Formats: sequence, C-alpha cells, structure tokens
Amino acid sequence: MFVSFPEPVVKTAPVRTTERIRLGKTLVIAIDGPSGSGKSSVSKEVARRLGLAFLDTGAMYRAVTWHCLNAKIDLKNAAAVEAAARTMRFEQNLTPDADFVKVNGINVTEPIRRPEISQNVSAVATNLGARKELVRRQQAIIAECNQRIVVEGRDITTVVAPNAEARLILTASEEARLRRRGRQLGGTQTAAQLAEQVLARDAKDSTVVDFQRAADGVFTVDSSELDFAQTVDAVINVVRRAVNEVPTA
Ligand SMILES: Nc1ncnc2c1ncn2[C@@H]1O[C@H](COP(=O)(O)OP(=O)(O)O)[C@@H](O)[C@H]1O
Ligand SMILES: Nc1ccn([C@H]2C[C@H](O)[C@@H](COP(=O)(O)OP(=O)(O)O)O2)c(=O)n1
Repeated sequence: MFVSFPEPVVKTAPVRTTERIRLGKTLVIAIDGPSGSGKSSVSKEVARRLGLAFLDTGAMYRAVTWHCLNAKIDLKNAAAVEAAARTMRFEQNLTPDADFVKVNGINVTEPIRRPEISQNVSAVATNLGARKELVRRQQAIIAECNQRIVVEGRDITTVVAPNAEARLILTASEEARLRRRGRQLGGTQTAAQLAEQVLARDAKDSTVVDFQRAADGVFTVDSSELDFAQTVDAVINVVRRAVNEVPTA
C-alpha cells in the first residue's frame, strides 16, 4: 500500500510533492535518545506526516513520579514505587495532535513537565519493577494501535519494540540539547539547573538503559546541525531506508 504524505505542518522543509512511502500493514517506528535531542517534538511530526499514532513513554515515567510525589510515596521505597506504577490509572493521548496525561482522572499534562518532576524522575526510571510494568503497558498500547505507531523514549529500540520496522537513535550535542531545553523552559532555568535536569539525569538513567549508542540494526540521526524541519526529514528518510522504500519518481 502506498500512502501520500499529507502536507507537512512545518513548511521549511523542501516540498516534495511526490514523496511517498511504502507502508505495510504494520509500521512501528521506535525512537530513543538523550534528553533534549528532540524525540517528542520530532516523533510527533513524523507521526503526523505518516498518519500514525504516537506514544510518549517518558510521559508515563513522569506521571508515576508526579503520582508518588502527590501521594507522598517515598521515591526511595522501590516496592512502593513499583506498586504505584502497577495500580495507578493512566490515560494519555495516542495521537500527535492532542497532548494530555491523566493520573487517576487528574489532568497532569502541565505539572509533569515541571523541573521538580525532571529532578526526581530518574528514581522511577531506575526502578526495575516500575520499568517492567511500564514496558508491559507500552507494549499493550502498541498492540491496541494495531502496530501503526511512533514510540519514543529510552528503551524502545531495545526492549519495548526491538522488532519495530524502523529503529533509530535521535541525538544532538550536549550544547544543542542544553540550549533547546533552556529555550523550551522560557529561560527560567540557570545553566546549573539545566545541566542537572538534562546531563545529570541522562547519566543516572544510563545506568539502567543504553540510549546513547545504537544497537545492531538501529540508525542514528544527529540533529546538532539540523533545524527542526531538517531533523524530521532526516528521520523520515531513515524510515524509508529501514522499510526498503524504493525511491519514487
Ligand atoms: N532540530 C532541532 N532544532 C532546534 N530545536 C529543536 C530541534 N528538535 C527539537 N527542537 C526543540 O528542542 C526542544 C526539546 O525537544 P523535545 O522534543 O522536548 O526533546 P526530548 O523529547 O528529546 O527531550 C523543543 O522545544 C523542540 O521544539
Ligand atoms: N522509555 C523510557 C522513557 C523515559 N524514561 C525516563 C528517562 C527520563 O529521565 C524520564 C523522562 O523522559 P522524557 O522523555 O520525558 O525526558 P526528556 O523530555 O527527554 O527530558 O523518563 C525511561 O527511562 N524510559
């Protein structure tokens, strides 16, 4: 089946009216990478352009963290955090155009992005019991979406969807990632706070999952020197290569 790309939302990319991609029944695109590399924003745009569902797995780790802080569950108590991940009711957007996260019916879309959550989320990310439960939930979501979905996080290419049709690491230099995150947070954070939320967090998260190096068969896109539209194009080109797309006239 061939599907034409709809008009890209971001229009700085070269317009390729003949752009087409060969899509099978299933198309899981797995994207991992460090903080601030552009995973969420780029994955959403790729999902829009290919007409796929979208799953932000980091939002799930953030939601568990929010829930624990809100319910005064000690993040150092591994069993309690795992139990929270198992029992909490969780709703999340699965399309790229809506953005919402609810925990036990409470809208936490905005609070889970706050620096307080970024500073504490590694306690959940390094809890192996909580990870197991979240991976289980993520795999169920992929199945519910009939395996037509872009999934982004840290262990998607290796653990959650190792058989995805297209797997890639999206990376960028530390300098680019700090600059982007600083701008995204409206210049409210000092250099030291940004380094803590981006670099120190990546260092902690790396102790349980390797999202810096591409596993066998995983492509790498480095967006340090690319703008947003160019990065989206680069990812889509990788998807085309991964699904053995034959170039169209
Ligand atoms: N290639 C790029 N060039 C410039 N800014 C980018 C690029 N990719 C993403 N961004 C911006 O950087 C910020 C961080 O991106 P985000 O998608 O939240 O990263 P991640 O999910 O990897 O932490 C966002 O404001 C996003 O719009
Ligand atoms: N699949 C995933 C997704 C996120 N995580 C962890 C690692 C991160 O510190 C937190 C938050 O992830 P998120 O993607 O929202 O973080 P960034 O926006 O990239 O800074 O969750 C993970 O361990 N595994």
